[in-house]
Amino acid sequence: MRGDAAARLAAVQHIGEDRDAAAVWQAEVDRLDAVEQGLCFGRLDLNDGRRVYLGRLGLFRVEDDEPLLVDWRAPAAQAFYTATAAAPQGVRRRRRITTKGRTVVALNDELLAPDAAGDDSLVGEAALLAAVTADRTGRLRDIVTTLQAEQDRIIRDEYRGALVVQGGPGTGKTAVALHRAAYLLYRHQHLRARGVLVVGPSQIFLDYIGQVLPGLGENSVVTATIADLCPRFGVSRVDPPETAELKGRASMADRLAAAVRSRVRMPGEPVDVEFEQQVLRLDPRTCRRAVHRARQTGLPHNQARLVFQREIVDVLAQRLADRMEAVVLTDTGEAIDGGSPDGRLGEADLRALAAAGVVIGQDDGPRNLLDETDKAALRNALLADADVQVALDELWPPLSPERVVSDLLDVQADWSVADIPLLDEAAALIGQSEDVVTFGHVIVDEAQELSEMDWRMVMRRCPARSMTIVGDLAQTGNPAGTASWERVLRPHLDDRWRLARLTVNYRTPAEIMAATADLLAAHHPGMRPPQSVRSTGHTPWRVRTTHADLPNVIAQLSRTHTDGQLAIIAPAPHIDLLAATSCLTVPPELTDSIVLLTPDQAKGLEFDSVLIIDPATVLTSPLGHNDLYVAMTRATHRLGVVHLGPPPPELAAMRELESCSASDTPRTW
Ligand SMILES: Nc1ncnc2c1ncn2[C@@H]1O[C@H](COP(=O)(O)OP(=O)(O)OP(=O)(O)O)[C@@H](O)[C@H]1O
Repeated sequence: MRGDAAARLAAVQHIGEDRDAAAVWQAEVDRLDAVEQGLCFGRLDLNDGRRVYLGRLGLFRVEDDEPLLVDWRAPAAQAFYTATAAAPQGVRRRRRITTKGRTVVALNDELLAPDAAGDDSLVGEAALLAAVTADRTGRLRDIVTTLQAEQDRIIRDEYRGALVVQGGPGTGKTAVALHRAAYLLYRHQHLRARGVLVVGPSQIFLDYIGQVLPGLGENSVVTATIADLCPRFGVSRVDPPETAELKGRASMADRLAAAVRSRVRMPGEPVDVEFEQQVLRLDPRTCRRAVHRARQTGLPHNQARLVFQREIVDVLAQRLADRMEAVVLTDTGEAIDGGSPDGRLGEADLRALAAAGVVIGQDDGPRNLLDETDKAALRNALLADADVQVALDELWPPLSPERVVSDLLDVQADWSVADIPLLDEAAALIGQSEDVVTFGHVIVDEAQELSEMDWRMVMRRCPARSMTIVGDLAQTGNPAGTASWERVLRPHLDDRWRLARLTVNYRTPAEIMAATADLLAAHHPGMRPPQSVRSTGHTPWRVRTTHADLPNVIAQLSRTHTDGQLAIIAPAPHIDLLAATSCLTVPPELTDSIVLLTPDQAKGLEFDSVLIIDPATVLTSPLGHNDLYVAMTRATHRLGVVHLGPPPPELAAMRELESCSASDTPRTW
């Protein structure tokens, strides 16, 4: 297949004309290259003697179409993820095949005979534990070989409507959401044309997840942050949390709608419109009627403006026609001031016109001097006239999103992330949404961070409302984010959404989850933490230091950390100093062996070890307890906390180190 795709690509490139075809074959070459790692990863031995090999994509023998490899998303592959000894689904043996390049390096067999029945909760435990304990690389890996049954159910859930997945840290929400994207594209081919969008909290996060879908052979999914959804507005400013919270409220949509509406003027007095040295008078009633008719169309502001203009110009054209018809000439060339007030000609006028040789109709009775073509010409002349346009624009001005938002907020065009959904809303209200791209299915990750205004923007990208929404209400860091799925989703989906839960923590070991227990209990008393799949024997610790000594302590802890990737998570005020004193990259480079980031940037990521700096400052932000919970749950192995002064009460129960001197550090890391 690869050879064939490469040959076809070379052929179209050789001709050099058909760029679309070249792009299609290039994408196919990339897709086939990307699935190279672990192409075949499993085998099912069925009770009836058949063997089914599982792969990242399906392969068929050329001669007879016999399946060689079943795509993991095909129904025939599902038993690989869901069969248990108690419910073997016709499977006798499940084999996991680990390859390095094209060499098989490990086989892992599970017999599903009823007498082998053991703990049914984890499928392929050995392979799973090997996957979750492996060193982190700064990039999320796919979990196609070790998906668990509760995850598989979510991935294969029906595609219509909205599915919300609530799960604590490390339960695989991100991984599951991405596998679901691949699954939906495979099962619902029409989605390839309509597109699938994944919305994530930051570019760092999008880089972190960027290899998962290509590794599953899917290159067509679009990933974006909230700000990326409206690329024409650049972000150059950060709002204080309280401002961001206000801007995120749904009531901002009403304020924007009112602001746009208020730009239409309803004059109390007649308005004079100049046209070719004449003054035409518009009375307030005419204006009101035109506004009413324009609004009745339900069109956005700028489009409704054209209806308004047509209404007004119709009236002006009629006035003009009346005036012209009121002045007709006798056969001697003298003006007669005839015509009825409704602009029609009386008998005397018609006789006078006939005498003047003007033929104005065949039938008897009064009729207009100007026909429809003349009136259309008049209307066009009025619309094209600069003075008339000025008068019309005074009544119903054309608007831009920037102007609406900057007038409402009294700011210049210097936008923050929280302004983007407001600009997008304004663009929708005024009808400047031509660059809005819509998708057949939208996946929102870290969905708890979206404000009510963000949701409105996302919904505009998903007219079919087919969505997968994954998040954790205990991790909301954005003050404008959500504490209730019901609250943010009902206005858009009514009750057309369903909730699934993930309950097992694959990332964070039991020791670290135990260290977060007081924090979670204090701030989310009703919430149960997810169950860790493993313990590591590494007890999290805390150590006290001073401001002055902080850089030394960090340098020492960084030097003595040798086991995998270390993340130093510090509140924003410490970042610059720490970056300078420890020579760390800002913004962070996720594949470095030591990564320095804020709790906000750490959202959704994971590392082998995590060092949290100054938790008391983290706790001072409006939802600081959630930020601290996020920071504490990023590690797959080890967690240390460096506090300045006494520890926050939520962390007081953690084991305290006397110091982090050289003699202590072997114990720490
Ligand atoms: N079935 C699985 N097999 C192997 N690894 C898994 C499995 N499920 C999850 N993991 C791993 O657990 C880690 C956490 O997964 P993920 O980041 O998707 O969790 P999350 O619920 O989005 O976490 P958070 O909310 O804390 O950001 C990842 O390394 C992921 O690969």
